[in-house]
Amino acid sequence: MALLTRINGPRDLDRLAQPQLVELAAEIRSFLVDAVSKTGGHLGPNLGVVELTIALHRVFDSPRDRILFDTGHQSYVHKLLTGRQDFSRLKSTGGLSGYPSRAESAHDVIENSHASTVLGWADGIAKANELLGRDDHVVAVIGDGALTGGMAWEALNNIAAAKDRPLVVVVNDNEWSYSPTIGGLANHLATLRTTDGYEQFLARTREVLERTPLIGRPLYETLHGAKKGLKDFITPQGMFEDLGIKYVGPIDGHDIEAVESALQRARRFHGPVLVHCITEKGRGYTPAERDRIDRFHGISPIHPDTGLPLSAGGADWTSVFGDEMLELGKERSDIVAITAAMLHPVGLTKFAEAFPDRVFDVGIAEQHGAVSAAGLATGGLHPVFAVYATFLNRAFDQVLMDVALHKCGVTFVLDRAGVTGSDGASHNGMWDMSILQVVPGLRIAAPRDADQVRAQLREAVAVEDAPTVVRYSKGAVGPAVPAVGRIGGMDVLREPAGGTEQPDVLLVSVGALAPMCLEIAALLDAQGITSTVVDPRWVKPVDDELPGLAARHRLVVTVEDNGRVGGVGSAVAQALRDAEVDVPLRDFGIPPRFLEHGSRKDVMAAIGLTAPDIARQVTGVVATIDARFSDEEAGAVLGEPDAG
Ligand SMILES: Cc1ncc(C[n+]2csc(CCOP(=O)(O)OP(=O)(O)O)c2C)c(N)n1
Ligand SMILES: CC(=O)[C@@H](O)[C@H](O)COP(=O)(O)O
Ligand SMILES: [Mg+2]
Repeated sequence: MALLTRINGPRDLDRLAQPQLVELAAEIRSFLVDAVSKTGGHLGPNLGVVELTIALHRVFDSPRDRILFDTGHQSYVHKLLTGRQDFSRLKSTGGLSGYPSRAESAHDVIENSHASTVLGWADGIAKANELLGRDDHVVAVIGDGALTGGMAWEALNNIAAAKDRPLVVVVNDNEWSYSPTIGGLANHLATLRTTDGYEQFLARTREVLERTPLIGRPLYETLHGAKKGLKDFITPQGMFEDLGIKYVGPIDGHDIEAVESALQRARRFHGPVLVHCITEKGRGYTPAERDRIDRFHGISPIHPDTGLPLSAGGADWTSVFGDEMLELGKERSDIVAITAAMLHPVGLTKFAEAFPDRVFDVGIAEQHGAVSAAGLATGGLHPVFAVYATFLNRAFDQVLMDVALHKCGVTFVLDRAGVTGSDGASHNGMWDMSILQVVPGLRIAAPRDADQVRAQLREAVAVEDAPTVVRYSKGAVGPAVPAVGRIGGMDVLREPAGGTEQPDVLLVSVGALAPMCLEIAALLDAQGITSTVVDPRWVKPVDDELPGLAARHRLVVTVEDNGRVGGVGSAVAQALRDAEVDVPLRDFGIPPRFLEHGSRKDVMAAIGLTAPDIARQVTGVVATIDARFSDEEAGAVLGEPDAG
């Protein structure tokens, strides 16, 4: 790592000659494989942007010039070149974030890991530069996958409108999202790729001619005229040029000199320009290059020599869903699946293999996915849209105004619900059970174990006149939690010790936190506090029997892996008020703040969503109720205070 360790900031790159830059790229690749194989992370995407990122930081002067990354999962090389080379605790508590982080560096701008936003950011910053008279550059790096997101095109529409506002868009085209990138755009990019090498030839020629005295310039002008004609002739009339955005490319994104040359041209261009770089996801690491699933998009720790995972993944929530979807697909030909560029991560692999015509990958386009689902339902099918909980946020209006308003039988399966942790604030699935509370007619299921995933998925797809939601956590599925009784639609998971007539606490356990809630009940028992534990299964609407059950307890406690604000706890409190049940309620959930990255366990502990923390707080509340109760009792003995 002779060269990499000498890079403490981007300007240290200026003193390296091209051969040294190639050597540096090799050092960075071996650093990434060595480091990320230990910690896990986005190895494939970052191996694909090594030369591109080096060139970006040589041509532009970050942080004065803003270099922005879409989604941000491909910013490891950027971090290495901007003074952050300790990857030992990448994505872990106290270690480097797996995405840009303003707290880490002035070179970082966008922390949001939701795709397709970078061009909007660039549009805004470029407008600010123009209005404030700054001649700083704005460079937005966007992947071919992120370019399938509608927001990217909303931004391009605005960017193209300002012919004289400098803005550089770099398309990192590796033909892959999580899966191969889909759609008309992918086809267009592929068409543009066919002029591979043409642009580089011209760029090199121009560089030589511009340095050639006397005949160079006129010859360049002639060639330039020919180039335009030649390019229009051999390349399709690119839609970017039609939009009014100058197109430069396709460029070999692994040829530092070629990328630098293209970026220098873009830097000098006084208006919006798009540099189309062809890269290879997983470049330089054979196991990633050979991976036909997702080119090592996001990996758990692996053996660096073989690329094989260090730990064999057990049964996880995703595979339970995927297996049941396959069975449902066999039983019902009307069931179809939708994914937003994440076929494998959301567990639809088997369904897609069995029913290739009944799976629709819409690209990173959750909003379109939801509206298309309304269309599919209206057309007589039952779509199951499998998506990470956090990514459904951006399709809220479509769920509300297209799916729910029209009473469409669409099932949304939300994977990675609750605290996910290591992917930082924007990846936690902590908003779905709050924002979806306000959708009329929509029903939400929060299965507590594998059996309930299967059962509740079946219940959900049986609903044909309203949207249904099934949401579950990331990773290994918890232990089976059997019911010991049933009240209304709610499963009783634990009766109060001693069969007390009026137990102290009604503990409402939501989804995957059932094992934690049973632990809380045991801890309360040790304090002499009796409790009933129920799993409502369907948390929206609140079960009709819940207020009556609450009335038979002294305190209601709800525990959910969702934001506290507007979550299940709030809904239960409202149901008690509506039923005029005057029993105190304490709701436990994720606090309304953006959570620092770290393991799920660390983050849950940091926000107090653990059995000991909750048991301790509940014990305190019960003690307060007891104290108030004994005061009232005392009041009864001492008689009412004199009216006067
Ligand atoms: C709104 C949204 N949906 C889904 C994802 C999940 N996701 C993370 S990276 C990725 C693929 C991005 O592909 P591309 O932009 O081509 O970048 P590459 O990984 O190829 O460098 C997806 C779908 C996301 N981050 N944001
Ligand atoms: C960047 C992105 O959105 C995902 O790649 C993220 O890493 C979460 O994915 P997993 O939860 O599947 O690891
Ligand atoms: Mg890509």
